[in-house]
Amino acid sequence: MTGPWTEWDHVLKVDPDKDLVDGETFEDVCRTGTDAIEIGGTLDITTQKMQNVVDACARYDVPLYQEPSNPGVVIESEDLDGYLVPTVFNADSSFWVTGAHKEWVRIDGPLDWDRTTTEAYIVLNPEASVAELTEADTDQSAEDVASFAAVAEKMFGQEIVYIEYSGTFGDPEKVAAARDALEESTLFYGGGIGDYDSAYEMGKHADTIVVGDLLHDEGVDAVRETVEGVKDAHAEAVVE
Ligand SMILES: CC(C)=CCC/C(C)=C/CC/C(C)=C/CC/C(C)=C/COP(=O)(O)OP(=O)(O)O
Ligand SMILES: O=P(O)(O)OC[C@@H](O)CO
Ligand SMILES: [Mg+2]
Repeated sequence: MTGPWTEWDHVLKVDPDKDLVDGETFEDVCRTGTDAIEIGGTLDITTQKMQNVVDACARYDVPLYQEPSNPGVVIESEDLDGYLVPTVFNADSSFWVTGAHKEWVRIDGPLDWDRTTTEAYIVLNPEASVAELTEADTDQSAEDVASFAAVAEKMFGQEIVYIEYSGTFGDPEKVAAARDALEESTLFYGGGIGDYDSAYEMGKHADTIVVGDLLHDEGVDAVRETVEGVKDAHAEAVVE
């Protein structure tokens, strides 16, 4: 389990369907100090919108990953470092666990396997588009979340386990429970991170925090604060 994400403290998720704050550019976005940019969203994504973001970020040296929400939006580009493909462990239908993936391989396979990695999502905010789309069972205790995390790592060999609260700040106890259940996988946390303190708080439990809407709502200075928050949390954890 040696993907570059093992070194990431912070990922910035750019939604190709949403605008940047007035006056900000993708150069600014690439210079926030984030460790990687993931390009993806649940709703209204097209290949053209994806391509626009990849083109705008390609010349800067931050790693770029596509996070496709369905096989139809995948773009092939040398400018991408790879593909981080969700699989939703608590989805209602197996379509969101393996079915969409099977269709992708059937239509476009064989894939660029060396650059393709799955993210084992545990979706916990019932209000999020991703929860509605996948009809995720978000009623999960800390013990349930820990057990899903263990299944993802130990039974399914997932390199990335992703606690997803998209749109709202989650329960740190559940993130900590997932952390305790994992030995090798990288734990991503995403949802409602909006400032230094929230990044610091989840940074105490997660290996990597993912920041999304803040970029589109508040802009790059606010994102930079979240980079500082998680890096400080991780620096202190090493000392302890
Ligand atoms: C097989 C392929 C290529 C794709 C399928 C991938 C799967 C299982 C997708 C289902 C989950 C999903 C739609 C993930 C997309 C990433 C994500 C969670 C984005 C954030 O979504 P929201 O914040 O809920 O949506 P909006 O911000 O667009 O409202
Ligand atoms: O947009 P936010 O709430 O920051 O969530 C980030 C990410 O986990 C969404 O997939
Ligand atoms: Mg969102």
